[in-house]
Amino acid sequence: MSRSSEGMKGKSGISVAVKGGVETGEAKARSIRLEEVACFRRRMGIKVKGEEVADPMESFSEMPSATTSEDAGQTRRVLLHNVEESAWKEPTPVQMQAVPILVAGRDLLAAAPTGSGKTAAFVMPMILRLGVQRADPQASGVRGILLAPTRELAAQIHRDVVRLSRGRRLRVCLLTKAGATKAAAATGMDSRNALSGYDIVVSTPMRLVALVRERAVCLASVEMVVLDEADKLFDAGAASGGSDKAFIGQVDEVLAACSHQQVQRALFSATVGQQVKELSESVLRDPIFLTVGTQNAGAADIDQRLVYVGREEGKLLAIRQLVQEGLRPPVLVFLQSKDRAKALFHELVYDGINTDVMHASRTQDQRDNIIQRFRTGEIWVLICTDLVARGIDFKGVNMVINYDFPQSAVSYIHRIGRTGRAGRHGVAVTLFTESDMNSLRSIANVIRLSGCEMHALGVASLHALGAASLHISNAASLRICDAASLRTPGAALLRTLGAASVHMLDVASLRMLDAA
Ligand SMILES: Nc1ncnc2c1ncn2[C@@H]1O[C@H](COP(=O)(O)OP(=O)(O)OP(=O)(O)O)[C@@H](O)[C@H]1O
Repeated sequence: MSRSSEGMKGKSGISVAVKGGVETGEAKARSIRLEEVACFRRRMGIKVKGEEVADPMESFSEMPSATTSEDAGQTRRVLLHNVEESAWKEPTPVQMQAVPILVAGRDLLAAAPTGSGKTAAFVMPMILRLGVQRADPQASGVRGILLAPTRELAAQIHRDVVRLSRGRRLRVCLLTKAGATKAAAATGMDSRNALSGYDIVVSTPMRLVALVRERAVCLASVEMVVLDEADKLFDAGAASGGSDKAFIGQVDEVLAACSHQQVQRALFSATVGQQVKELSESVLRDPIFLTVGTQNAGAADIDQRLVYVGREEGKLLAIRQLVQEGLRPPVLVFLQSKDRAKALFHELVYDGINTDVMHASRTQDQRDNIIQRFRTGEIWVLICTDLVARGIDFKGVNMVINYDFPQSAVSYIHRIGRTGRAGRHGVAVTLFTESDMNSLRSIANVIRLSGCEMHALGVASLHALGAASLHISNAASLRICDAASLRTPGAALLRTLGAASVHMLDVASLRMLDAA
């Protein structure tokens, strides 16, 4: 039995805890505080697992300092000023909980939906912790490392670090091929200390591991390492272009090179599977596990739609119909390979659509240029491969179209996560053909987990999204207006989706679906 159950009446008549016969009002206050914190976490969809987890901050004004020193206080004030400049009114749930945990120096595995502000959730504590003088003022070398799977994402994180640390003397480096050479030149150091002029380095694993292997950098002074898109970085199959090893091998080498006894590690992603959880046990020390919202679901602000297009030819038809109905740019269209992306690009250019195509074979300059033009609204429809499926924050993407069916639920979550970010509403349309039927169930599960109504639409019903459609819900009923029209593949489709209920609002659209 717990001590508090041995309570007695306090002066006010309220039961209070006793310890060795002495009334402990603090214990009561503590248990009230714990209950308030638990209640707040429930409200925000925050779940934590681990010992002695710091309380969440309910507002930016509760942001903790790394230490009580004047220096740390000044860093906090500068950061709060920069947050204010960003016009962020309150922290997002992942920021509320991750920031105090990381500022307290704890290792962390955090899973939170796409577009929920994870970048600032690790950038802010890194600034708070490293934006103060070193314990040993004589010491030098890199103090913080941020790893991301693509150069585009690393560049985006770098921009956020620079923006949020403005006004504090933190030297931040984006490690590019040219950047590595420049870093060495700028510091005037010999090649063994190419990055020692920097406090924080943002990089892909490949770029950094190349310097580690050449013994061009020493990472022994690193105090904090963050892996963004950690599941991708831990993926034994995924390698970055042209490298000889999967990400996981490169990450392993970087982590081994960060040999500081007290190095703090944090892993973030929108999709955290069992494999990452297991690996994190060996990488993190006494970690805290943080989850926001429903694990491995799509972000709540995305309206997710499945569109059955019959065969391959139906895809172009469907996208042209969407265009005719009036697409609201910016729109991202995902395809499985660069050849397919190029082919669609030529079709859409022919249709007079303001579009461009992004894939790994484009030069770095072209990639930068396309991203810039898409960000500024010059390109309305960006056709792309999974290269930009993860992490990239294009503001205000109204629609994501999965022209090719994603190869996994994880890929689906990240692709559609390019819309519906930071509380904005977005639409994700996924086209599928008969040959995608086998993979359909896993995506349907994500849609269900996301709490979305599931609409499976035939081509004809695109005219009136939602109205002339099949509406599938979890109810254990089957209502069919015209049983004769439920022929295969319509029936097979419903079975594949695991639909327990069918409301046929427009029989004609179902016929179309069967015929497509
Ligand atoms: N507290 C906040 N209030 C409002 N907007 C915010 C806040 N924090 C971050 N944002 C904005 O939210 C958007 C999404 O943030 P971010 O890119 O960090 O998402 P993410 O969780 O890393 O997504 P993904 O999983 O796709 O990488 C960005 O435009 C960012 O500027």
